[in-house]
Amino acid sequence: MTDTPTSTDAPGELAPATAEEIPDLRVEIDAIDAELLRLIKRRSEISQRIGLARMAAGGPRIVYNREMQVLARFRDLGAEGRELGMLLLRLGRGRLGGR
Ligand SMILES: O=C(O)C(=O)C[C@]1(C(=O)O)C=C[C@@H](O)C=C1
Repeated sequence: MTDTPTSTDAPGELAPATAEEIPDLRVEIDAIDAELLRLIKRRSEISQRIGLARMAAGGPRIVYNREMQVLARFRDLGAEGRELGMLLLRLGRGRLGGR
């Protein structure tokens, strides 16, 4: 237990970082970004493999219900969460997406 506000608190309740904390916090951000990048690449790879299998079987490029489930997971983050979910889905389509 700690009195230090955490990421689970409402944004307005976050305590500003002290100048001494900032270098360590930036190290933590860098580690989080590296892990996110790894996970996003892995997610895209998996999604593309599923898409390739579905298309090889003559199925559709997009599974609407499944995409709605994915987007619902990001609802907590509001409008930006939806954008993030959409970007993940687009990355997963890769070349299948016809971009
Ligand atoms: O779950 C699937 O069937 C997928 O193809 C993966 C995925 C995704 O990236 O989450 C990608 C495309 C589909 O429209 C739905 C979901």
